[in-house]
Amino acid sequence: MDRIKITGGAPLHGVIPISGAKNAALPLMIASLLSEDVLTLTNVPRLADVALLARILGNHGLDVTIAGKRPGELELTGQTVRLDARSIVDTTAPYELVSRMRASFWVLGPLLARMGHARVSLPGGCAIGTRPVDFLLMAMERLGAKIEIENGYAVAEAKNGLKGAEIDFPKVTVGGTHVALMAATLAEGTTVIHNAAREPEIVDVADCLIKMGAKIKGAGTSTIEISGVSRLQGAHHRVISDRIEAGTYAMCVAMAGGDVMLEGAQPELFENALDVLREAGAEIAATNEGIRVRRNGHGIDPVAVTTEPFPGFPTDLQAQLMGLMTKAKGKSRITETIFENRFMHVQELARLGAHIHLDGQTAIVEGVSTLKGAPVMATDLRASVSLVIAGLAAQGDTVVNRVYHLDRGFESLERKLAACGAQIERISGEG
Ligand SMILES: CC(=O)N[C@H]1[C@@H](OP(=O)(O)OP(=O)(O)OC[C@H]2O[C@@H](n3ccc(=O)[nH]c3=O)[C@H](O)[C@@H]2O)O[C@H](CO)[C@@H](O)[C@@H]1O
Ligand SMILES: C=C(OP(=O)(O)O)C(=O)O
Repeated sequence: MDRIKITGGAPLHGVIPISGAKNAALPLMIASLLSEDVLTLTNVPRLADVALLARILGNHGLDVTIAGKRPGELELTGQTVRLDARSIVDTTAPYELVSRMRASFWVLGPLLARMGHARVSLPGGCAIGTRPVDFLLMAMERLGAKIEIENGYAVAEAKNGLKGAEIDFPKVTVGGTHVALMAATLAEGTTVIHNAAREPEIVDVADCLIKMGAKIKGAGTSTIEISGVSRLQGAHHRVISDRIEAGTYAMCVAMAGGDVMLEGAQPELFENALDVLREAGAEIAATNEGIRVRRNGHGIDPVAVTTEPFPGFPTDLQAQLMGLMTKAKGKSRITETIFENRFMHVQELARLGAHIHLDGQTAIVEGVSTLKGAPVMATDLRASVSLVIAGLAAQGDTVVNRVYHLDRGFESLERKLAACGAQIERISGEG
């Protein structure tokens, strides 16, 4: 099992290319199931989740080819993924695969819409929370599907096809919005999604579906209207830049100090997080190339932040912000409202000397002047990188174990940081 070793104290200077967004690439790949033609995606990040989803889609009969960047290349070229869904041979998504990646449950919507049936393993919970799928199932039932839970599988039928309907989500759900949006493109008549998620990744998927011939209005607002069409064609689409990866590296620079250009980062995708970083004392400037982040001399100021659906502060940057605030000049308050158990990093940050007290869903972080390196354990994707952020400013060596969590969502992390002067290396093998 790989580990990452960081020797803290080096400031960061240089350029970090920002990859395509994992959370857009995954639903875009799944959307290919809707088309009786070829969908070609560019700027797809080289990540474990992308490779696993390619396998899952291959299992349904898609011909998936991935070309482009070689491992270790840091240029902004991304990978090109060609998905040919002309023939779907299997509408079952098995437990062994779905349990390894939650987003693969989203194949339910496109399979039902195109094939009239689907049998998809329930994904189960994960480290950050129980993460039920009741809203996704409700949305498919609203579109006319009959769903039974059998032996851990959602078995869904829509013998006469899906029918447009009003879908009102009781709570904002990214996955629910993706699934409803994708399924409604091939449903007969009009679907209106109320209380839809407004995340940029929803807009990216809608943009691609429109290129494929779908009729969609309002993506990016909380009401999305879809007029169903009988078939979707192929398309070429470039995946948007990863706002969570960009926000993470911005926090690395805020923690370590220095001056870094986040090449290809799009500030309009995470204004709220950039404002929080400014409040914390980082200098942020949008340029034609991306976002320049600097912190020289000025210490880190504490902040009070609550996670919210877009356009609020993203839960996917909560752990990283907490890593940064461990060295702030005072007391920060970080409240998590999206997932009930997304504080697994607290105990690991404490191993580096952080002072964090939990009060229900709020973490009170008392900044300390010195963190000290230690062996720590990654518990989930974003928690793992919060430990890297803390390690960048800790005295001595921090070794992050269970790096496979990090590899789900951060392409070439150690290379990107090392190219800017961080003392960081991957240690391959057992241990
Ligand atoms: C691959 C991907 O894009 N993952 C993102 C997606 O996850 P995901 O789509 O799973 O997250 P949701 O937006 O659906 O979850 C939001 C909240 O709704 C609850 N809920 C959701 C569905 C449901 O059927 N029932 C229910 O109760 C969840 O438990 C959670 O409390 O959005 C999250 C919130 O921005 C991000 O942290 C994840 O990185
Ligand atoms: C929680 C995340 O991903 P997933 O929904 O795939 O678990 C994430 O990207 O931070």
